[in-house]
Amino acid sequence: MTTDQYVITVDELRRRYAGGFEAVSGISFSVARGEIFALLGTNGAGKTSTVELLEGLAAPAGGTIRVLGHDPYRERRAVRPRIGVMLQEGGFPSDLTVTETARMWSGCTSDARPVPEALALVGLGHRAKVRVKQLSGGERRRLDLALALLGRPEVLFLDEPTTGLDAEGRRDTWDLVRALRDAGTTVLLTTHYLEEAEQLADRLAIIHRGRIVTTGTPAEVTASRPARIRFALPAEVPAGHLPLSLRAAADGQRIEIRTHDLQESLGELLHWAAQASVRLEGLDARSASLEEAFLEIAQTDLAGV
Ligand SMILES: Nc1ncnc2c1ncn2[C@@H]1O[C@H](COP(=O)(O)OP(=O)(O)OP(=O)(O)O)[C@@H](O)[C@H]1O
Repeated sequence: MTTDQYVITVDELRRRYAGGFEAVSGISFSVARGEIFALLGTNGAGKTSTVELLEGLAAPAGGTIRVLGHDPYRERRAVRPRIGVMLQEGGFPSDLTVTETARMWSGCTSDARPVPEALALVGLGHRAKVRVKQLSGGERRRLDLALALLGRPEVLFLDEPTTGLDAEGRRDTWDLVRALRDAGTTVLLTTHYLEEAEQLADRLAIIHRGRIVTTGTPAEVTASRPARIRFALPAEVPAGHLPLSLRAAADGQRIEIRTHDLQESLGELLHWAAQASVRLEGLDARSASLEEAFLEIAQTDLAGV
């Protein structure tokens, strides 16, 4: 892929706050046109600090950013009309109705979509005349998204877009984001929901303490992680009786096996259990998920490494 196909390029990006704390410490990644890219990370990892720089809200302490070929901070006027931003807290006057709020926003947007179209996109058409303060938390998130879509953005920044949405609302938002991507919109999102990143992202980066620790497609990120098998042994069978080739960790009778070849390890375990007439209570075997990858990183944090 040539550099022009990348809509966002970030190279050795740094952000420092007053007092000298460095929240972003040399992050690099690129997002291609029509791609959904997710930034994942523990609380305080530096996701919002990064996204704000991409949106041109602050100047980086180091490194470079190009959004649609421009520096989003210095060339804000060239970039701003072509991007849509959904912030974590929209903060709109709560006495206005949904339509009034969207009209107010539309007034600041060039070539805006008709307000009813934007509201229909996010499933808020039936709430058009309701005051913002009467909306549920999930409906407010949808309004934030409708406002981000008003300007038909080429690049859409979504900071935790489905926080507060119920399961159906979350799926509707995923469908909408996919449809926007399929129509050519480039999407950069941050999320706390690992399932959301797994379902939605074409590629993702996990940020930890201001640095990218893993990046790739969801399948690539999980491929290097071990699968796990969990079960409990009957009280009369000590963990030491398990085949030595299975790398098992025991907590009393509760066993966890980690393996890079789930089929072989599971086959060996079941063969041993059948031969020894042992019942494996609560047997659960699963491939590595993004959650596992993420928890491993979060645990490093707890261990203070
Ligand atoms: N204005 C600020 N001044 C000083 N430090 C800040 C400021 N804003 C954020 N930070 C610090 O920078 C770090 C990164 O914060 P940031 O909000 O970017 O993380 P995040 O990954 O978005 O977290 P979360 O998932 O909790 O939203 C945190 O340690 C935070 O306390």
